[in-house]
Amino acid sequence: MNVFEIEQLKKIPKVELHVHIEGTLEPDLLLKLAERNGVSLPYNDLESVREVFRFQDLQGFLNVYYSASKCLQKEQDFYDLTLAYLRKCKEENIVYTEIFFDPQTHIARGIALEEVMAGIFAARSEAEARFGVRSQVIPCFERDRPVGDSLPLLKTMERIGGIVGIGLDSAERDNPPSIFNETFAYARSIGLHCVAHAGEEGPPEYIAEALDILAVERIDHGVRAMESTALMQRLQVEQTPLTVCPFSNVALGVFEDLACHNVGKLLEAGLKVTINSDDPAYFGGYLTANIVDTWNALGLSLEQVIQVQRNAIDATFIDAAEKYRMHRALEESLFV
Ligand SMILES: Nc1ncnc2[nH]cnc12
Ligand SMILES: [Zn+2]
Repeated sequence: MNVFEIEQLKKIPKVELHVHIEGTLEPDLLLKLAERNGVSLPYNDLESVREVFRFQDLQGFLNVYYSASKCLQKEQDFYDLTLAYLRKCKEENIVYTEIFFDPQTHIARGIALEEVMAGIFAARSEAEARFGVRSQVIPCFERDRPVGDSLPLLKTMERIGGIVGIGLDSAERDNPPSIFNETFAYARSIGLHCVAHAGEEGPPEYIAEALDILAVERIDHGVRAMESTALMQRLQVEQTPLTVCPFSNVALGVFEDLACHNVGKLLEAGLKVTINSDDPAYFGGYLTANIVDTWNALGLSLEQVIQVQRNAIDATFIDAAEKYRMHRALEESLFV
Protein backbone atom coordinates (compact mmCIF):
# COMPACT_ATOMS: atom_id res chain seq x y z
CA MET A 1 0.00 0.00 0.00
CA ASN A 2 1.50 3.35 -0.98
CA VAL A 3 1.15 6.68 0.83
CA PHE A 4 -1.67 7.83 -1.40
CA GLU A 5 -3.68 4.77 -0.42
CA ILE A 6 -3.15 5.37 3.30
CA GLU A 7 -4.40 8.95 2.92
CA GLN A 8 -7.39 7.67 0.97
CA LEU A 9 -8.10 5.11 3.67
CA LYS A 10 -8.15 7.77 6.37
CA LYS A 11 -10.75 9.70 4.38
CA ILE A 12 -13.21 6.92 3.71
CA PRO A 13 -16.04 6.55 6.23
CA LYS A 14 -15.45 3.38 8.21
CA VAL A 15 -17.46 0.98 10.34
CA GLU A 16 -16.29 -1.09 13.31
CA LEU A 17 -18.18 -4.17 14.49
CA HIS A 18 -15.89 -5.80 17.03
CA VAL A 19 -14.54 -3.66 19.84
CA HIS A 20 -14.85 -4.30 23.59
CA ILE A 21 -15.27 -1.01 25.44
CA GLU A 22 -13.19 -2.35 28.35
CA GLY A 23 -10.48 -3.08 25.77
CA THR A 24 -10.26 0.64 24.89
CA LEU A 25 -9.03 1.50 28.40
CA GLU A 26 -5.76 3.28 27.59
CA PRO A 27 -2.97 3.16 30.21
CA ASP A 28 -3.28 6.87 31.06
CA LEU A 29 -7.02 6.63 31.73
CA LEU A 30 -6.47 3.36 33.61
CA LEU A 31 -4.02 5.02 35.99
CA LYS A 32 -6.27 8.06 36.36
CA LEU A 33 -9.30 5.93 37.25
CA ALA A 34 -7.25 3.81 39.67
CA GLU A 35 -6.31 6.97 41.53
CA ARG A 36 -9.81 8.50 41.36
CA ASN A 37 -11.38 5.32 42.77
CA GLY A 38 -8.62 4.35 45.20
CA VAL A 39 -7.89 1.05 43.43
CA SER A 40 -4.40 -0.34 43.90
CA LEU A 41 -2.85 -1.93 40.82
CA PRO A 42 0.29 -4.04 40.49
CA TYR A 43 1.67 -1.30 38.18
CA ASN A 44 1.63 2.44 38.75
CA ASP A 45 3.34 4.17 35.85
CA LEU A 46 2.95 4.05 32.07
CA GLU A 47 6.13 2.07 31.56
CA SER A 48 5.17 -0.74 33.91
CA VAL A 49 1.65 -0.85 32.42
CA ARG A 50 3.19 -1.38 28.99
CA GLU A 51 5.34 -4.20 30.40
CA VAL A 52 2.22 -5.97 31.65
CA PHE A 53 0.47 -5.50 28.29
CA ARG A 54 2.41 -8.36 26.66
CA PHE A 55 0.54 -11.59 26.30
CA GLN A 56 1.14 -15.25 25.49
CA ASP A 57 -2.46 -16.18 24.76
CA LEU A 58 -6.11 -15.29 25.29
CA GLN A 59 -6.22 -16.38 28.95
CA GLY A 60 -3.08 -14.38 29.77
CA PHE A 61 -4.68 -11.31 28.22
CA LEU A 62 -8.05 -11.85 29.92
CA ASN A 63 -6.38 -11.97 33.34
CA VAL A 64 -4.91 -8.49 32.80
CA TYR A 65 -8.03 -7.13 31.07
CA TYR A 66 -10.43 -8.21 33.84
CA SER A 67 -8.06 -7.00 36.53
CA ALA A 68 -7.74 -3.54 34.87
CA SER A 69 -11.55 -3.39 34.57
CA LYS A 70 -11.70 -3.15 38.38
CA CYS A 71 -10.87 0.55 37.99
CA LEU A 72 -14.22 1.09 36.28
CA GLN A 73 -16.61 1.67 39.14
CA LYS A 74 -18.97 4.58 38.59
CA GLU A 75 -21.26 5.77 35.83
CA GLN A 76 -18.79 8.60 35.16
CA ASP A 77 -15.97 6.09 34.56
CA PHE A 78 -17.97 4.23 31.92
CA TYR A 79 -18.92 7.56 30.38
CA ASP A 80 -15.29 8.75 30.22
CA LEU A 81 -14.13 5.43 28.77
CA THR A 82 -16.81 5.30 26.08
CA LEU A 83 -16.48 8.96 25.12
CA ALA A 84 -12.71 8.57 24.73
CA TYR A 85 -13.23 5.67 22.29
CA LEU A 86 -15.91 7.55 20.34
CA ARG A 87 -13.64 10.61 20.13
CA LYS A 88 -11.02 8.31 18.64
CA CYS A 89 -13.65 7.14 16.14
CA LYS A 90 -14.20 10.76 15.10
CA GLU A 91 -10.44 11.19 14.55
CA GLU A 92 -10.34 8.03 12.41
CA ASN A 93 -13.56 8.76 10.50
CA ILE A 94 -15.29 5.70 11.97
CA VAL A 95 -18.87 6.85 11.43
CA TYR A 96 -20.63 3.91 13.03
CA THR A 97 -19.56 1.33 15.60
CA GLU A 98 -21.17 -1.57 17.45
CA ILE A 99 -19.63 -1.70 20.93
CA PHE A 100 -19.34 -4.79 23.14
CA PHE A 101 -19.28 -4.61 26.90
CA ASP A 102 -18.93 -7.31 29.59
CA PRO A 103 -21.72 -6.80 32.16
CA GLN A 104 -20.76 -9.81 34.28
CA THR A 105 -17.28 -8.63 35.13
CA HIS A 106 -18.74 -5.42 36.56
CA ILE A 107 -21.74 -6.96 38.32
CA ALA A 108 -19.45 -9.51 39.97
CA ARG A 109 -17.64 -6.60 41.64
CA GLY A 110 -20.90 -5.19 42.98
CA ILE A 111 -21.35 -2.45 40.35
CA ALA A 112 -24.99 -1.85 39.40
CA LEU A 113 -25.72 -2.73 35.79
CA GLU A 114 -27.79 0.46 35.54
CA GLU A 115 -24.66 2.54 36.28
CA VAL A 116 -22.58 0.73 33.68
CA MET A 117 -25.22 1.09 30.99
CA ALA A 118 -26.14 4.69 31.88
CA GLY A 119 -22.51 5.77 31.49
CA ILE A 120 -22.12 4.02 28.13
CA PHE A 121 -25.47 5.32 26.83
CA ALA A 122 -24.78 8.92 27.90
CA ALA A 123 -21.46 8.88 26.02
CA ARG A 124 -23.17 7.42 22.94
CA SER A 125 -25.69 10.28 22.82
CA GLU A 126 -23.01 12.88 23.46
CA ALA A 127 -20.76 11.50 20.70
CA GLU A 128 -23.60 11.37 18.22
CA ALA A 129 -24.54 14.99 18.94
CA ARG A 130 -21.00 16.40 19.14
CA PHE A 131 -18.99 14.27 16.72
CA GLY A 132 -21.65 12.72 14.46
CA VAL A 133 -20.37 9.24 15.41
CA ARG A 134 -23.21 6.75 15.76
CA SER A 135 -23.06 3.57 17.80
CA GLN A 136 -25.06 0.67 19.18
CA VAL A 137 -24.33 -1.55 22.15
CA ILE A 138 -24.02 -5.35 22.50
CA PRO A 139 -23.45 -6.95 25.92
CA CYS A 140 -21.44 -10.18 25.84
CA PHE A 141 -21.95 -13.15 28.12
CA GLU A 142 -18.70 -14.52 29.45
CA ARG A 143 -18.65 -18.17 28.41
CA ASP A 144 -16.44 -19.21 31.35
CA ARG A 145 -19.03 -18.10 33.92
CA PRO A 146 -21.98 -20.30 34.98
CA VAL A 147 -24.34 -20.61 32.05
CA GLY A 148 -27.34 -20.39 34.40
CA ASP A 149 -26.55 -16.74 35.15
CA SER A 150 -27.02 -15.64 31.57
CA LEU A 151 -30.81 -15.80 31.06
CA PRO A 152 -31.73 -13.87 34.24
CA LEU A 153 -29.12 -11.27 33.29
CA LEU A 154 -30.56 -11.00 29.79
CA LYS A 155 -34.01 -10.40 31.28
CA THR A 156 -32.60 -7.61 33.46
CA MET A 157 -31.03 -6.00 30.39
CA GLU A 158 -34.30 -6.39 28.51
CA ARG A 159 -35.95 -4.38 31.28
CA ILE A 160 -33.27 -1.67 31.17
CA GLY A 161 -33.47 -1.60 27.34
CA GLY A 162 -31.22 0.04 24.75
CA ILE A 163 -29.21 -2.94 23.48
CA VAL A 164 -29.25 -4.09 19.87
CA GLY A 165 -28.07 -7.66 20.42
CA ILE A 166 -26.09 -10.08 22.54
CA GLY A 167 -22.68 -11.68 22.17
CA LEU A 168 -20.51 -14.39 23.71
CA ASP A 169 -16.89 -13.83 24.66
CA SER A 170 -14.06 -14.67 27.12
CA ALA A 171 -12.06 -17.92 27.36
CA GLU A 172 -13.07 -20.02 24.37
CA ARG A 173 -11.20 -23.31 24.88
CA ASP A 174 -13.47 -26.01 26.40
CA ASN A 175 -16.38 -23.55 26.60
CA PRO A 176 -18.55 -24.44 23.58
CA PRO A 177 -21.26 -22.06 22.38
CA SER A 178 -24.06 -24.67 22.44
CA ILE A 179 -24.65 -24.53 26.20
CA PHE A 180 -25.95 -20.96 25.80
CA ASN A 181 -28.77 -22.07 23.49
CA GLU A 182 -31.64 -21.14 25.84
CA THR A 183 -30.33 -17.61 26.38
CA PHE A 184 -29.74 -17.01 22.69
CA ALA A 185 -33.17 -18.42 21.80
CA TYR A 186 -34.75 -16.01 24.26
CA ALA A 187 -32.72 -13.11 22.81
CA ARG A 188 -33.94 -13.94 19.33
CA SER A 189 -37.54 -14.22 20.57
CA ILE A 190 -37.40 -10.61 21.82
CA GLY A 191 -35.92 -9.33 18.55
CA LEU A 192 -32.27 -9.02 19.56
CA HIS A 193 -29.45 -9.76 17.14
CA CYS A 194 -27.01 -12.52 18.08
CA VAL A 195 -23.25 -12.80 17.57
CA ALA A 196 -20.56 -14.97 19.19
CA HIS A 197 -16.79 -15.19 19.42
CA ALA A 198 -15.86 -18.50 17.82
CA GLY A 199 -12.86 -19.98 16.07
CA GLU A 200 -10.43 -17.55 17.71
CA GLU A 201 -8.58 -20.10 19.88
CA GLY A 202 -11.37 -22.67 19.74
CA PRO A 203 -11.89 -25.24 16.98
CA PRO A 204 -13.91 -24.77 13.76
CA GLU A 205 -16.66 -26.95 15.30
CA TYR A 206 -17.44 -24.04 17.65
CA ILE A 207 -18.13 -21.83 14.63
CA ALA A 208 -20.58 -24.39 13.26
CA GLU A 209 -22.21 -24.70 16.69
CA ALA A 210 -22.62 -20.95 16.99
CA LEU A 211 -24.32 -20.90 13.60
CA ASP A 212 -26.47 -24.03 14.04
CA ILE A 213 -27.43 -23.82 17.71
CA LEU A 214 -27.19 -20.13 18.63
CA ALA A 215 -28.28 -18.95 15.14
CA VAL A 216 -25.78 -16.11 15.26
CA GLU A 217 -25.73 -13.58 12.41
CA ARG A 218 -22.00 -12.85 12.63
CA ILE A 219 -18.98 -14.74 13.87
CA ASP A 220 -16.45 -12.76 15.91
CA HIS A 221 -12.95 -13.78 14.77
CA GLY A 222 -13.67 -17.06 12.96
CA VAL A 223 -10.12 -17.34 11.63
CA ARG A 224 -9.87 -21.05 12.46
CA ALA A 225 -12.63 -21.72 9.89
CA MET A 226 -9.79 -22.37 7.45
CA GLU A 227 -9.16 -25.71 9.14
CA SER A 228 -12.44 -27.05 7.69
CA THR A 229 -13.13 -27.09 3.96
CA ALA A 230 -16.84 -27.74 4.54
CA LEU A 231 -17.12 -24.77 6.90
CA MET A 232 -15.28 -22.48 4.48
CA GLN A 233 -17.75 -23.47 1.76
CA ARG A 234 -20.67 -22.83 4.05
CA LEU A 235 -19.39 -19.40 5.12
CA GLN A 236 -18.86 -18.48 1.49
CA VAL A 237 -22.31 -19.62 0.40
CA GLU A 238 -24.14 -18.11 3.37
CA GLN A 239 -21.98 -14.94 3.39
CA THR A 240 -21.88 -14.92 7.18
CA PRO A 241 -19.81 -11.92 8.24
CA LEU A 242 -16.58 -12.60 10.14
CA THR A 243 -15.31 -9.79 12.37
CA VAL A 244 -11.59 -10.46 12.07
CA CYS A 245 -9.14 -8.65 14.40
CA PRO A 246 -5.57 -8.92 13.05
CA PHE A 247 -3.64 -7.06 15.81
CA SER A 248 -5.50 -9.08 18.45
CA ASN A 249 -4.68 -12.38 16.77
CA VAL A 250 -0.98 -11.53 16.62
CA ALA A 251 -0.87 -10.17 20.20
CA LEU A 252 -2.52 -13.37 21.50
CA GLY A 253 -0.38 -15.77 19.48
CA VAL A 254 -3.10 -17.00 17.09
CA PHE A 255 -0.73 -15.99 14.25
CA GLU A 256 2.98 -15.39 14.63
CA ASP A 257 2.89 -12.07 12.82
CA LEU A 258 0.70 -10.08 10.44
CA ALA A 259 2.47 -11.53 7.41
CA CYS A 260 1.23 -14.99 8.52
CA HIS A 261 -2.37 -13.86 9.09
CA ASN A 262 -4.99 -15.67 7.00
CA VAL A 263 -7.32 -12.71 6.43
CA GLY A 264 -6.15 -12.34 2.82
CA LYS A 265 -6.90 -16.01 2.17
CA LEU A 266 -10.34 -15.68 3.77
CA LEU A 267 -11.08 -12.76 1.45
CA GLU A 268 -9.79 -14.58 -1.59
CA ALA A 269 -12.06 -17.50 -0.71
CA GLY A 270 -15.00 -15.07 -1.03
CA LEU A 271 -15.92 -14.86 2.68
CA LYS A 272 -17.58 -11.74 4.06
CA VAL A 273 -14.60 -10.48 6.01
CA THR A 274 -14.50 -7.31 8.09
CA ILE A 275 -11.50 -5.84 9.94
CA ASN A 276 -11.74 -4.64 13.54
CA SER A 277 -9.62 -3.68 16.56
CA ASP A 278 -11.04 -5.92 19.38
CA ASP A 279 -9.14 -4.39 22.36
CA PRO A 280 -7.13 -1.55 20.81
CA ALA A 281 -5.61 -0.21 24.04
CA TYR A 282 -4.01 -3.62 24.63
CA PHE A 283 -3.11 -4.77 21.13
CA GLY A 284 -1.24 -1.80 19.68
CA GLY A 285 -3.72 0.13 17.60
CA TYR A 286 -7.18 1.17 16.53
CA LEU A 287 -9.09 0.33 13.38
CA THR A 288 -7.10 2.34 10.82
CA ALA A 289 -3.79 0.93 12.08
CA ASN A 290 -5.21 -2.60 11.91
CA ILE A 291 -6.24 -2.08 8.30
CA VAL A 292 -3.10 -0.27 7.11
CA ASP A 293 -0.58 -2.59 8.78
CA THR A 294 -2.43 -5.72 7.72
CA TRP A 295 -2.56 -4.65 4.14
CA ASN A 296 1.11 -3.63 4.14
CA ALA A 297 2.06 -6.99 5.62
CA LEU A 298 -0.05 -8.99 3.18
CA GLY A 299 0.45 -6.81 0.11
CA LEU A 300 -3.21 -6.74 -0.82
CA SER A 301 -4.97 -4.20 -3.02
CA LEU A 302 -6.86 -1.02 -2.23
CA GLU A 303 -9.91 -2.61 -3.84
CA GLN A 304 -9.78 -5.36 -1.21
CA VAL A 305 -9.58 -2.78 1.59
CA ILE A 306 -12.65 -1.04 0.21
CA GLN A 307 -14.46 -4.36 -0.14
CA VAL A 308 -13.84 -5.00 3.57
CA GLN A 309 -15.55 -1.69 4.35
CA ARG A 310 -18.48 -2.56 2.09
CA ASN A 311 -18.74 -5.87 3.93
CA ALA A 312 -18.77 -4.07 7.28
CA ILE A 313 -21.69 -1.87 6.23
CA ASP A 314 -23.64 -4.94 5.04
CA ALA A 315 -22.93 -6.66 8.36
CA THR A 316 -24.21 -3.86 10.64
CA PHE A 317 -27.38 -4.10 12.67
CA ILE A 318 -28.96 -1.00 11.15
CA ASP A 319 -31.95 -0.70 8.85
CA ALA A 320 -31.74 -1.03 5.09
CA ALA A 321 -32.24 2.69 4.36
CA GLU A 322 -29.39 3.59 6.69
CA LYS A 323 -27.15 0.94 5.13
CA TYR A 324 -27.91 2.37 1.71
CA ARG A 325 -26.91 5.86 2.87
CA MET A 326 -23.67 4.50 4.32
CA HIS A 327 -22.83 2.67 1.10
CA ARG A 328 -23.42 5.86 -0.89
CA ALA A 329 -21.22 7.90 1.44
CA LEU A 330 -18.46 5.29 1.11
CA GLU A 331 -18.62 5.22 -2.70
CA GLU A 332 -18.72 9.03 -2.90
CA SER A 333 -15.66 9.31 -0.66
CA LEU A 334 -13.68 7.28 -3.20
CA PHE A 335 -13.96 9.99 -5.81
CA VAL A 336 -12.73 12.98 -3.80
N1 LIG B 1 -10.26 -11.36 21.96
C1 LIG B 1 -11.17 -11.69 22.88
N2 LIG B 1 -11.64 -12.95 22.89
C2 LIG B 1 -12.54 -13.33 23.81
N3 LIG B 1 -13.02 -12.50 24.74
C3 LIG B 1 -12.58 -11.24 24.75
N4 LIG B 1 -12.88 -10.21 25.57
C4 LIG B 1 -12.17 -9.15 25.16
N5 LIG B 1 -11.39 -9.49 24.12
C5 LIG B 1 -11.64 -10.78 23.84
ZN1 LIG C 1 -13.40 -9.77 20.94
